Amino acid sequence: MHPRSTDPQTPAAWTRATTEPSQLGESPFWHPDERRLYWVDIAGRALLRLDPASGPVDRWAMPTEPGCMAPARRAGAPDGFVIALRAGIFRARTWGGALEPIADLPFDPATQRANDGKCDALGRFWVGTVHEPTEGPRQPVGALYCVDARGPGAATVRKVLDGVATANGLAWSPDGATLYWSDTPAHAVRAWECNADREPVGEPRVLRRFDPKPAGWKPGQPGYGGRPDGAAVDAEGAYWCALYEGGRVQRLSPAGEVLADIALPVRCPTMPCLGGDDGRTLYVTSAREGRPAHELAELPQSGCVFALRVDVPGLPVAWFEDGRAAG
Ligand SMILES: O=C1O[C@H](CS(=O)(=O)O)[C@@H](O)[C@H](O)[C@H]1O
Repeated sequence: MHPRSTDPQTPAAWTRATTEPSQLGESPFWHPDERRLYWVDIAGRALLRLDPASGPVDRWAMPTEPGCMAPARRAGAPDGFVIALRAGIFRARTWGGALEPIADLPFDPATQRANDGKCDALGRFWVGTVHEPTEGPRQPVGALYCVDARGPGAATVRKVLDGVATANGLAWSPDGATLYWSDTPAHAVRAWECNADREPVGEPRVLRRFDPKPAGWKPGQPGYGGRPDGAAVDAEGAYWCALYEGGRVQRLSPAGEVLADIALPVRCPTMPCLGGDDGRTLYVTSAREGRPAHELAELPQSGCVFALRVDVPGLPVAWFEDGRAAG
């Protein structure tokens, strides 16, 4: 299946990669050495992994909500994972092993948590946050933090961007010259030019703005295309974007044109990644948490992970480089 269609009604040949749904699946990545798909269940407070060749899903319960995770290396050798939990960054040397706190995130975990994030090609872990107010709508108090442990000393945390309610859609162009980042409720993905250190500089451009909900719209009614959630960039520099509550993913050119618009059998896809041995399997996580009962009855696979063969491979997963002196 090599989808190029921009017809959102095009039924794609998705296969369901998992039968057990997550409450809020996010942060998928393909581990090239283990040949496994990893992802998190934020609301389900767990990390999950799947060997597509054999089938069973392994689940590792977390003490608080995991927003995102990435594979880690030490001295160039695979060394477990880096994990952003509600308000802190942890290292795990093995699946199911001890969680070593390596840095706090500087906000009140009672009203904010780690959300979408991934590593850059230089080995740093970038983590965006989401506002979770005790009442009222989310406010633009979220930010994007860069966690750096490449040196021998303690890991450092630096706020790089801010002003979002739901940080999402983090990805870089293949050459690292562009950083993409979205604020889901703002219905827009923005793009920053980066310096040689892959740091965003100056004011962003809008990669794509998505239509907001029509006045009076209710879930399940036609007329709403969704809002930008997680994302991945492929080897041609195209930006795959999950459209939460839009029931689809779009493949956007670096100029923001729609190259593909592919419907899924769920309303709330959350994040794509490209994996498989040839990098040409598009995996998409999804959500069921907080969805209306009629939607879950109509779309019972909500929360599952889906797979689709595509013709442009993804970029290799970026690793967290841990240069700290061994504890
Ligand atoms: O990434 C996320 O996005 C979803 C979508 S939305 O912000 O509600 O529109 C959000 O529910 C979820 O909590 C967050 O992790």
